[in-house]
Amino acid sequence: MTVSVKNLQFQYKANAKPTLSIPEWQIPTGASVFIYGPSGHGKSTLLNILAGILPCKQSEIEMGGQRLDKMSARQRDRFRARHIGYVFQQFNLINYLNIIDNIKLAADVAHKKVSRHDITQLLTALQIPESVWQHPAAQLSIGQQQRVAIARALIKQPDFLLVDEPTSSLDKNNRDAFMQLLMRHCEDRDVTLLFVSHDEQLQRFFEHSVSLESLNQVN
Ligand SMILES: Nc1ncnc2c1ncn2[C@@H]1O[C@H](COP(=O)(O)OP(=O)(O)OP(=O)(O)O)[C@@H](O)[C@H]1O
Repeated sequence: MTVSVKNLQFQYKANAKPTLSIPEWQIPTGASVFIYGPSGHGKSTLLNILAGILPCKQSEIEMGGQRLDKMSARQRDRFRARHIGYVFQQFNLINYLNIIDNIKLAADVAHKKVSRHDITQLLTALQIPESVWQHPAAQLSIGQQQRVAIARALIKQPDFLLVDEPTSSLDKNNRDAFMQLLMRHCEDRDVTLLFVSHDEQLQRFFEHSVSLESLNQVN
């Protein structure tokens, strides 16, 4: 899915200083893009806009030929459910549901029919040990929860995957293995990937990388 943005302007409150101002920016279909920048500079805000969670009516945001800025909140929710995978910084797993049910729920919400085999195949590919599949999400290690959050976003076969800094709590070896896994999965399925982090070292995994400060005209 190609994503293109024109005159993106966003502020949390009227008359407040804008958080984001991006004149023009495009992500080609299947590209992997890394955006880095310090804490508080608007990375999560940008992802929330592109996911259609935060409305951004004064901008032109086109995704796969459809204008996100012209959609109602309900249309954006439906569009997100069908086309966008979002891995949140805090994972947003349902703590009391087990891993398989967490993933199944994500597929149900997106109206994607998936079998137990589809789920276990993905869990295996993401190296989530079978011994924890029936455990409630809250009982997993942070690294395992990160993988489950990715599995939950991928199960609905999104066209566009947004990932908010999920590797910050992994050690270097685990982080590198996780990144390779994620990149391979996206490449194999032609998923457009936008990944944000404050950790510039992750740049090397991506085809394109850009600092938010150079993209965003608000300083
Ligand atoms: N709901 C909100 N209402 C008002 N201001 C907000 C809200 N959410 C974020 N902000 C402000 O917008 C700015 C950008 O925040 P954002 O969370 O997008 O930054 P970030 O780059 O993702 O930071 P981090 O790396 O710490 O997650 C910050 O100044 C923040 O305080």
